[in-house]
Amino acid sequence: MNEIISIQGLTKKYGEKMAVNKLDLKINKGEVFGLLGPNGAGKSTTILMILGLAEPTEGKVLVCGHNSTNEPLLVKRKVGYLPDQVGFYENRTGLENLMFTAALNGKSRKEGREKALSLLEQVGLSYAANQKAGTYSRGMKQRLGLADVLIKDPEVIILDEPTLGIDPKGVQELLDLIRTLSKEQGITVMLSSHQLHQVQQICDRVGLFVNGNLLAEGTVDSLANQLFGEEGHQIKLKATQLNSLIIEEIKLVDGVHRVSLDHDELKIWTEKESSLQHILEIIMAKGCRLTSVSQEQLGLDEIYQRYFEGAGEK
Ligand SMILES: Nc1ncnc2c1ncn2[C@@H]1O[C@H](COP(=O)(O)OP(=O)(O)OP(=O)(O)O)[C@@H](O)[C@H]1O
Repeated sequence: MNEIISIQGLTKKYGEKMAVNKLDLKINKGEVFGLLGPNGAGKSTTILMILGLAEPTEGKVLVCGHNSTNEPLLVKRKVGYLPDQVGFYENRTGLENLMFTAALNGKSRKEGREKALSLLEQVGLSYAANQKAGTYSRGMKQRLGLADVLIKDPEVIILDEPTLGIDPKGVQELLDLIRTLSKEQGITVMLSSHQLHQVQQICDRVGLFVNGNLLAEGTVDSLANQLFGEEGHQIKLKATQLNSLIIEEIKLVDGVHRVSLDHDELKIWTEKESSLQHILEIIMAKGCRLTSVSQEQLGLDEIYQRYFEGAGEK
């Protein structure tokens, strides 16, 4: 089956508060899907409903064909969940913690130990296998958490803010690991995050949540197009002697939608990459000296600034 998670009209109201509003979403086998949004957007509530830990007000979730509300135990067998705060027995070693989870999931001691050692290697923690979990750094605990989730051979893993509080090197390692798991073992991954660059790096698709609504979903590139449409390219340039006449002339260039001057930096939003050449010709013809120029496709940062900032407080 290609479709692993199917969410249909999923709605959750807490009293008058609409936490999740008629969400429709399908996630395919082996995909890495990022749930993105500010605080209070509805990400955790969505995750809880997928796990069968919160009951929808309306709509339904199917995980591997099982209804999360009516068959939570069947869903639990398929899904590994890593919450943002992972709890371990601090006085037991990493290996012992994993073996404990393996035993809870019906594995024999021998099988559990073998699997635990292999997973510790996979997540890069072999060197700390016999170290008490209480002495692990946050990054190490997240990797142990991932091993703990994988020990029950899930088809889907759901990670809540997995990179929170980890140093940049640790973040990179963890993300690489998540991506590898998904691509090599066909595990479907859903992760929630505020870390836009990270999400951009590893997710096949992302969904943007604001105030319980899924604002847009798709690949990062398609999102930028969906949300910015005609203003998809941004040119930034610095030059001497820029003035309002030059700005008015640039506004007439084919494709240009908006121009702003902030100190000596000119920002131009355009639907065409080819506008740049024309703009440079105007600036040169006016005798300005160009000191820097860059052109970029609007991405997640701009999406975040425009759609997310402050949205959580509404
Ligand atoms: N048990 C609850 N009772 C009442 N309201 C709740 C409950 N859980 C969540 N909410 C509200 O539902 C909305 C969505 O919350 P949710 O925790 O799903 O957001 P989130 O996107 O996960 O945010 P965060 O990133 O802060 O975890 C918020 O307005 C929140 O206050």
